[in-house]
Amino acid sequence: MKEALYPAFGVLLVDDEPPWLRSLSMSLEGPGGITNITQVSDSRQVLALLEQQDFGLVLLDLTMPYLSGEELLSKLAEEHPDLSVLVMSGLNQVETAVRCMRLGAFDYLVKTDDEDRIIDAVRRAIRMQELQRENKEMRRRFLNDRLECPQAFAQIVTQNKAMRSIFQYIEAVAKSTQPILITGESGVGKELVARAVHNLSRSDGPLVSVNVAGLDDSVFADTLFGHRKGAFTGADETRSGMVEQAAEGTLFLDEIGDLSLSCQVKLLRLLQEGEFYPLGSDIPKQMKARIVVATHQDLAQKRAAGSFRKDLYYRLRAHHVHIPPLRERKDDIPLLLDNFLEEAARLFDKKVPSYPKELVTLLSTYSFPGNLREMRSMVFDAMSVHNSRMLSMTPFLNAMEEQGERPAPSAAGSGENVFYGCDELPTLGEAVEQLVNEAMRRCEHNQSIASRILGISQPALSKRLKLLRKE
Ligand SMILES: Nc1ncnc2c1ncn2[C@@H]1O[C@H](COP(=O)(O)OP(=O)(O)OP(=O)(O)O)[C@@H](O)[C@H]1O
Repeated sequence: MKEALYPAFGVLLVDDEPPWLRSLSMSLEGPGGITNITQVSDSRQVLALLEQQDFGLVLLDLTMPYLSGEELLSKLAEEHPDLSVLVMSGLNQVETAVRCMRLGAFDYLVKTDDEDRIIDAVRRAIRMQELQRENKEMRRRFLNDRLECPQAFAQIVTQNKAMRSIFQYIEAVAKSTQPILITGESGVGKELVARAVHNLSRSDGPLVSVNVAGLDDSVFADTLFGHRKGAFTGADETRSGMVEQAAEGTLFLDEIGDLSLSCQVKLLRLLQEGEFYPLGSDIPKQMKARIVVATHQDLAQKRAAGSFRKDLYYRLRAHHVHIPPLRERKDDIPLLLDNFLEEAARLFDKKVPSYPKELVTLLSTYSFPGNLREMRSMVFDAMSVHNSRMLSMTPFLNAMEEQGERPAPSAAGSGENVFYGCDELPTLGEAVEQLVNEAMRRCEHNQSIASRILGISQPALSKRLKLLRKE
């Protein structure tokens, strides 16, 4: 399997003391998990190296022969303004630090034996550089308005503009090491989006999915982190957890909004420290997988209510994708209908049927509380009983009826005053006539759909239409 480098860009360590370079590099690679490192002890080589390779971060010593750190820093600011430079000096001098920051350094660090402090500072600088790159990439993609890897989204049928923007956003952030939070109502396609993120990510490791709803503390820890043989009664074999199984691929945690508070602490620790302990082991393992989480719940609301940790919430939503419900992307309905019909026809070994054009109108008037999953199963139900050339609308109407929903939520139904701005009210007869005509127009003169919109039976509508025609 190909080793994924972290970060995706190079980190250049510049210092004239080879022993310091070696020990810094070992700290960053070992406990820091930073793997894309190059060392250079002659500051004169730095500019040439930057031309040859993609570096995003330079850790720069100040006191060096030939070209001093400060001289190099001002050249870097001039010639490579997008590069992050973290100055590391043996001098604890405020004036020097201020000068370096003015010259454009991202941070100033006094050389210390405190490994954790250095690692934290380097990670912060990496994160900032990642964000800058993502931002730039996103701007470029939005301006281009094109997808670089449309095949990654092949399973997601859509022609909707908002969905296309989401794809562009995903392409821009998919290679980041930060978590991605996917939200949206049940059945909108969050799992498909998680798959697309995985398809686009940096490595070719597996996609491992775990539904974390209702897992108690110990099952959650065992599922994610695994255990050693003998860790608890019944642990007859050492078993790796999902984090390890995901290796350098993607760990997809579904229903994250249902995670208990104690499990949230465990997940937060995993994200913060990038390592975990299998049950019964005191040797930490490094997490290499990318984390993608999804929920149909409103996490911001849960956070406000105190049932979702604030720190975890902010960590998870480093990148956030919200998928709109189907009722907000009705332009997708015809395409989805054709797609689901083809899928169902293959399953039932039937010919793809034609359908009345009013079917699209009918589906567009429905709110689809179960989103694409509901639409898919409606189509599959209809296809399972279908046996003529033309698909019947009855199974669709029945399914909507079962949900207790009449199609076409009207302005009146939503509580809005339809007579607002109307100086003179119509008579009751005129209002009825206009309402019936409008319902018929919206349903392309299909009486069964129009009668549902109006909340009357089809024979009652037919009678009313006859009367109107006589008048
Ligand atoms: N754009 C789409 N094109 C084709 N099929 C889709 C699309 N979106 C969703 N589906 C189908 O709808 C069903 C539900 O999708 P998915 O499981 O990804 O939704 P979800 O948001 O993860 O749901 P839940 O919140 O219940 O876990 C699946 O059968 C999926 O294949």
